Amino acid sequence: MTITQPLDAQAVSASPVFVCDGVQAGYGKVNVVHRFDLEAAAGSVIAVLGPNGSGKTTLLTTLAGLLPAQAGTVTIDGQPLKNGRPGIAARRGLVLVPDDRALFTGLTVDENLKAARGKHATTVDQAFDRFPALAKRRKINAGDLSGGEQQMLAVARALMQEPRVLLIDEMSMGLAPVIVEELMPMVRKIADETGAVVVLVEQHVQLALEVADRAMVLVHGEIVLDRPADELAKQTAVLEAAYLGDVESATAGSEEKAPASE
Ligand SMILES: Nc1ncnc2c1ncn2[C@@H]1O[C@H](COP(=O)(O)OP(=O)(O)OP(=O)(O)O)[C@@H](O)[C@H]1O
Repeated sequence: MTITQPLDAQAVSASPVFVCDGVQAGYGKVNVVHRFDLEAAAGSVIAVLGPNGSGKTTLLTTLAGLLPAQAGTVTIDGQPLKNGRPGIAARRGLVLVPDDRALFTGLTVDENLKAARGKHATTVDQAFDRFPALAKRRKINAGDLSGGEQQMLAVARALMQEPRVLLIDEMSMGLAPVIVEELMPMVRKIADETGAVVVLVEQHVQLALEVADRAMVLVHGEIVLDRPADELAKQTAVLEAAYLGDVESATAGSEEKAPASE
């Protein structure tokens, strides 16, 4: 006997959690991101890569509602968000970890986590179960933590809000590569265990590709590459061409494989 899933159950499991449709972003009349489209399923990690100044932070800030979109819609679980309303976006489960981490540096680790909890069910002890290194530092002021610990706290604090969509802007900012290597698998784990969609802006390209499902490369406000991350990880020349703005070579060279040592 063949047991088939009911049609509506299939539709639910297949429907994307996070959809961006024709999003344009910028400042006043200046357009920075010309168009951003995304459909992301629960538990997926999307790496948004690209050279300095290509518009990555502008994009994340806009998706979080902190900067009103110039055009387009952002939808969570089928419901469009109100443009430029970060509080509503946060209540709908969209949480941004900004590149400056925005911690309360004069408050302890404990206090930072409690302040983020709001009415959510997640407890501070659950946060410490996930990040045991922070548990040992719970009475220390956030400002006195190491850079890696601060980043861990920024992510732990975001998770207190039980995100459906977690936007992480340059987790590696100011951190030694060895610390970034330790932190990056945490991103994969969060997506797998919580089912959140994670959109990760990152300069450590290869490390980001190791944990991402899909990678998008933003150059001068345009997505010039959009591929499975494991595929792009093997295409270093394509990636380099895209970063240099040579979109034609990037697209033409998509079959090239990276050296085995990569
Ligand atoms: N507040 C602002 N007002 C006007 N223009 C801005 C503002 N912030 C950023 N820009 C401009 O928007 C463009 C994209 O900047 P953005 O910070 O989004 O790029 P990025 O890809 O995140 O760069 P990086 O990797 O260096 O952080 C740049 O030309 C920048 O000068």
